[in-house]
Order: sequence, then C-alpha cells, then structure tokens
Amino acid sequence: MTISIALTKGRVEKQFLQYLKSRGFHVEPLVEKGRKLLVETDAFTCIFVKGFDVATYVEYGICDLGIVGEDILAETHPDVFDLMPLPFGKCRFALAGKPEAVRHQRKRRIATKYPNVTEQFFREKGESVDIVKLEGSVELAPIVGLADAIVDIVETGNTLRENGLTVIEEIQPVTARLIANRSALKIKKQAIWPFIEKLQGEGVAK
Ligand SMILES: Nc1ncnc2c1ncn2[C@@H]1O[C@H](COP(=O)(O)OP(=O)(O)OP(=O)(O)O)[C@@H](O)[C@H]1O
Ligand SMILES: O=P(O)(O)OC[C@H]1O[C@H](OP(=O)(O)OP(=O)(O)O)[C@H](O)[C@@H]1O
Repeated sequence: MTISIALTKGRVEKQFLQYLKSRGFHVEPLVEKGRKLLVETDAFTCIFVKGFDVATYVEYGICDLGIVGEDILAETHPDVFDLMPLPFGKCRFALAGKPEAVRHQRKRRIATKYPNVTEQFFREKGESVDIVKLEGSVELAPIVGLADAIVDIVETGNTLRENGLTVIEEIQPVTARLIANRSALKIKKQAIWPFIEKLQGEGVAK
C-alpha cells in the first residue's frame, strides 16, 4: 500500500527533504525532480504544491499526509488530522509596523496574507480594523501607505529590519506540521504508522 504526501513547495520542501534524509529515507528522486510535480520514491508518492493547497489535497483524500505550515492551518482550519509538529519551518506571527507610527482615532488598516488570523487577533483585543489581503511582500504596505501595520510571519526579522519596520506585538509561534486525511489514517494505518515512526526517529517527541 503506497502512501501519498502533499509537500509545500519552497523552503518547507527543502527542509523536509533534509529531514527525510536524516531519518534514512532515499530522497534522490525528490531532489532531482526538476519541474515534475508528482514523484514516486521507494517509500511514498509525493506531490509538490503551494502551502494553501496542501491541506486541500489532504482534506479531499487525494493525499494521505501533508507537510504544511501551522500558519496555513491557523488561517484555513481544514478538516484534517493534525498529527505532529516537525522540527523546521519555525517562525512566528507578529503584528509589525513603523516604529514611529502614531495611533489615530480612525480604524487602523492592516495588510496581511492571513485575514482570518488577523481578524481573530484583533477581535480578541476588542479592536475593529480594516483588513487588506495581499499575496506577498506584505512589508511594503506600511512603507508606501497602503496600511498602518501588517500581520505576517517573522523568522530572523531581516525583512522587517531592512524595510524599517519593527514587531509591535507577537501573536503566536508557527512551525511546519504533519497532517493526515482522517479516513486514510484508519484505512491505511498499517502503512502510515510505521512511516510516521520512521519519520519521528529516535529522540523525537511523540
Ligand atoms: N521566513 C520564514 N521562516 C520560516 N518559515 C517560513 C517563512 N516564511 C514562510 N514560512 C513557512 O513556509 C511556508 C511556505 O511559505 P511561502 O508560501 O511563502 O513559500 P516559499 O517557501 O517562500 O516559496 P515560494 O514563495 O517560492 O513558493 C509558509 O506557509 C510558512 O509555514
Ligand atoms: O523574518 P525573516 O527571516 O525575514 O522572514 C520573514 C519573511 O519570510 C516570508 O516571506 P517570503 O520569503 O515567503 O516572501 P513573500 O513576502 O512573498 O511571502 C514572510 O512573509 C516574511 O516576509
């Protein structure tokens, strides 16, 4: 029984392949995939998709497992089983803006790739804001006056610093996570659990 995995393309992909290698998996077909979007290894079939699509492929049962950032799970709340954190993709959600920003009486405008996370964050603070959805380069918005502040991922803080912005408030930590299709976890348990155990390896918290 073959396991299928939806993997987030980009930096998560690179870190996951390194992690797989450290756990004794053969990653050559994945490393040498070129522009192929579906690759088979001796242990599983892997598809390479954008983070927001990983949960969709897993929720619809096209893939048994997914490797996806917690940022995306927090934003979309897909109907999948959240199996465990993975030791990479570590960053955090933060509210950030210009250090000298003054508070006006009007509603603040917040730019973000994560409107639901932003909405929930400000709802819990009791502040009503206008949210502007962007697809990337979010740090630009306060510089050019599109927004008063942003809600985005911060890792090293370099992008904020180089654009003259600072963290105003930390929101929540984010890490890559292993998710599973709910039925696959039952139907394919004899294939999936040994795979997860090998993935966890020794000394990794279960
Ligand atoms: N600076 C970061 N540090 C650590 N993890 C990050 C960072 N930025 C994003 N991530 C994680 O990586 C996931 C994918 O990020 P994103 O969609 O920006 O793709 P990418 O890795 O930049 O690749 P690309 O934009 O080239 O497709 C995010 O959902 C998040 O979990
Ligand atoms: O704190 P840092 O280490 O600088 O990392 C944070 C940056 O990384 C991500 O951007 P990404 O590179 O994915 O580009 P994007 O703006 O197109 O999303 C995120 O959106 C921040 O911009």
